[in-house]
Amino acid sequence: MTSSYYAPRGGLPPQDSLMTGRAVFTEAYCVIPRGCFSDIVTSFLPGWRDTRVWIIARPMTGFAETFAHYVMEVAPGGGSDTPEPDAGAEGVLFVTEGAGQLTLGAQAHDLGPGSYAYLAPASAWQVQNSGGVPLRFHWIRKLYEPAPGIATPASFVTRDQDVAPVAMPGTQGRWATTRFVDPMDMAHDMHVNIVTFQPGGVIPFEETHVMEHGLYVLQGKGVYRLNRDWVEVEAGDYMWLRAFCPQACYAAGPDPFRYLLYKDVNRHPRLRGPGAFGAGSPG
Ligand SMILES: NC(=O)N[C@H](N)C(=O)O
Repeated sequence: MTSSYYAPRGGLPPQDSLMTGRAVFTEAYCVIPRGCFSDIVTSFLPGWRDTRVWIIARPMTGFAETFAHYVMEVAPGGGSDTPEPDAGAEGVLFVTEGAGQLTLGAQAHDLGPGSYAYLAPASAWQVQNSGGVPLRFHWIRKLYEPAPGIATPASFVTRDQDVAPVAMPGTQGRWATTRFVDPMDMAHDMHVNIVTFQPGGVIPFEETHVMEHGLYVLQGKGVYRLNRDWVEVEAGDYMWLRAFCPQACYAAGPDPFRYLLYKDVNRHPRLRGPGAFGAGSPG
């Protein structure tokens, strides 16, 4: 498979340009177009050397949001020996550009475009840029929710290129999902998949469900239904969808329309009120 993963490059918008028009923040969703990935909205992180980050999703309102999504840019020689500050957090890394090395326990893994790592809570991992150009990757973090009688999942490393997408029935392969974990594996409480639409592919109904989403467009173009609106999106754009935000889309060719999709799965919703998690505390 040819690698085509759009990665933001930063820079500053020219002073004579009006970078307006496509960024949207509503009660149900947010769109961060690729033009918003400028130098002036980056952060640095404790424990990371020569690294900057665009944080494009984060929990905001108590129980309501479950995850954070970072776009990481690690300069040559940069990286981290202490990347994850929270022992309860699990993570997924997805590499879009450059070369790196991930050390997971005692094992080293080479990283390149398409590399995917699931990092279990409390796992010992480090990552370094081992090449001469920036290493760019997505880092999705979530507090793992243990479930009684179910073991915590193990960390693993794979590649987009090595996992066969599964076609949605009845779509002639125009809508397929690359699943990096077995959907029936109850140990996992989040899925980070890649959804691929060939030209002509559609989600033909408004999916409206309890799962939250973060969608980063890796390749191509599409038109997305988000709540009451139709929004044009292309490679490098990000969409954040709250639980129950209605969603549908069609691919707008000529290339495949592909996105990295976060979704929380396989757990009870947290209940509020007396007796729930210590009299309604966020827990
Ligand atoms: N917007 C989406 O791609 N949603 C997926 N069908 C999903 O919820 O898995």
